Amino acid sequence: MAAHAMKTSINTSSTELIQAPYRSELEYACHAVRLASKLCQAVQKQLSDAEKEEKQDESPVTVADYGAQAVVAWALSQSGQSVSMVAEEDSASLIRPEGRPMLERITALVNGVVQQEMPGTSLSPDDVVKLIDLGGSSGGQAGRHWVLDPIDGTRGFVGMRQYSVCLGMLQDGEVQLGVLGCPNLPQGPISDNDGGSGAMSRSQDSDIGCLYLAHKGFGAYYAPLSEPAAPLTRVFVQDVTEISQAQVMESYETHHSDHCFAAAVAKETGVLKAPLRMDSQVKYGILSRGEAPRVFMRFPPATYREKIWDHAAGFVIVEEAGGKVTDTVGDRLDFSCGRYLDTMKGGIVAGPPNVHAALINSIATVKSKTSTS
Ligand SMILES: Nc1ncnc2c1ncn2[C@@H]1O[C@H](COP(=O)(O)O)[C@@H](OP(=O)(O)O)[C@H]1O
Ligand SMILES: [Mg+2]
Ligand SMILES: [Mg+2]
Ligand SMILES: [Mg+2]
Repeated sequence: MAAHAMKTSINTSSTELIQAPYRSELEYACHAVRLASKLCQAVQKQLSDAEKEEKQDESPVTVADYGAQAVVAWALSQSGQSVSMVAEEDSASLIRPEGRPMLERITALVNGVVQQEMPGTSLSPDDVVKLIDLGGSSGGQAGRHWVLDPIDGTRGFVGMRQYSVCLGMLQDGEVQLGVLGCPNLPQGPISDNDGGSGAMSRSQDSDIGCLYLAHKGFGAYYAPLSEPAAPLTRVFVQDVTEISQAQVMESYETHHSDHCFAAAVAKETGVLKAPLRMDSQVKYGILSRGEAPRVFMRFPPATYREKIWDHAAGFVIVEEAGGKVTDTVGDRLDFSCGRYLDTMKGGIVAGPPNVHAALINSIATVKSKTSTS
């Protein structure tokens, strides 16, 4: 990449990333995610009702979702290369007259971040709209596409729980890079019944905030979110030797994933622990760091179309940490079909290979039991 000067975003010394072909792109991605996370943290501290609206699908979106998308687009554009991006948000509601106050607030937030990076820069509301709309790419099999969820788990963000800034890079249909900024995630172990919701009460602590990143073929790594110079730590999923000790992670929101079906699959597999419910791709980060034997399951409603930005970054991080991420029949997720994971069947299962296989078998068993009963 022909680079404009960029501050250090990750410390790749003593890691295999030194040799990695997309190392420069990974550095830009980590920098972009750190900047966007900073914006989100500032907004979460002062979130008011005027700063969120309902989208047509009734999911919430805040000034931070838009602001983080603009900041990531801006930071990636600093590489000097043209940016094709598949991202969740668009400017449709901001360019209407009633959207103007929100657009101005977003512009101020984005300038707050950008000016710290590049003193003297001032983006106009039109510039911000253009940056947000860089996310309108249709993705696909050919070429390079960045894949962004500026805030995954917006409900968690609004509810002062977990959320993550998620950026992936697709090259010719394969996710080559993934970066997850998890501003509310404790750096130390999560207890089995934490749910991550306790994080805000500890948000003054310096041990909150994690960055996970992966480069296909070169491993998955962790660093503290606010310490770009900290050495990266390689992470691995924890193999499950005793299935009864494993714990299922699933959505906090009941309508995002069928908790009853997940409970039946867990029971069939011999999992005894109660599930850990958390918002966002933070779950993929926790799985990759392997602090406890955990798995992730997601069973969305049959009519729901899963989007690539909800999984791309977490997918490559878990795979590079030694885990498997598939649909419910065991097929690897395919990010090359455009903005949606349209070939995915039934839902998503992620975990260490041995327990992943057991879960796929149990899903088939539970399905056949329910269809014959
Ligand atoms: N009815 C539904 N079923 C499944 N997923 C849904 C859903 N409605 C929204 N989602 C997705 O679930 C994501 C959050 O995942 P999780 O449940 O793991 O926190 C949301 O991301 P956003 O918060 O970025 O919109 C959204 O894309
Ligand atoms: Mg959303
Ligand atoms: Mg999302
Ligand atoms: Mg989102």
